[in-house]
Amino acid sequence: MEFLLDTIDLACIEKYAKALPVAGVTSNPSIVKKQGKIDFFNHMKQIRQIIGPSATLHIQLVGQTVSEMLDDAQTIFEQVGPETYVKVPTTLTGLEVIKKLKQAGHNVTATAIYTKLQGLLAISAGADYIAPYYNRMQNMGISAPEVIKEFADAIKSNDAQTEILAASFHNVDQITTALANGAQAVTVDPSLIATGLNHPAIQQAVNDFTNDWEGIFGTGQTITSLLK
Ligand SMILES: O=C[C@H](O)COP(=O)(O)O
Repeated sequence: MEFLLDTIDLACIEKYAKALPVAGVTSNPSIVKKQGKIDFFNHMKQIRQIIGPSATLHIQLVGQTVSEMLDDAQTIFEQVGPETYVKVPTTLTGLEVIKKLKQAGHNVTATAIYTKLQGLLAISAGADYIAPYYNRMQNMGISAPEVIKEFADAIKSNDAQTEILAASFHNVDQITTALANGAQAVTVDPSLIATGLNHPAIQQAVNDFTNDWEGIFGTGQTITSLLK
């Protein structure tokens, strides 16, 4: 099970990578837009510095044609690192790019997946990750849990190496449901993780334990301070 951060906010990545078992960072042009006109390659290299060499970094191609996309991929490999996962929209053009990138041995994440057909074609093309857009599918009346389950079954029955990296989450239940239905990885805006951990019952339980402890041993006393 992998948790990735769906943001390129450096301070935010630093904060959450310190606390959580962050398996990687994902971005797309809309996520980049939130940060304004950044020094793109330098920014991505800073993310790599923060998350370390073993986490995965997923950067989306923006070229429109096969040749533009392959050029984009090459530029990303040269500027950010050959281990980068290039995110390719799962269109007919994108599938041709995925096929070529996989033939050349590169890491690929097939993205913008709304339908079963897109995901199955990307699995068959050998994509390392496929990124179904959970909330966007739900908005269109497509059952994201059902689609994810079908992808998980197809991966298993075909002995494929692809992992499901579910994306586009707008509430906590969507994250856990994606994982329960067979997604191996989820990419999440950190604010949603904060929401999930900020449940009042959680803080209430912590406060109750503190009060009970301090009722016996005194305010501010810790287990370690019992030795002093
Ligand atoms: O990379 C894909 C994003 O997770 C899509 O999320 P969104 O539906 O909130 O734009």
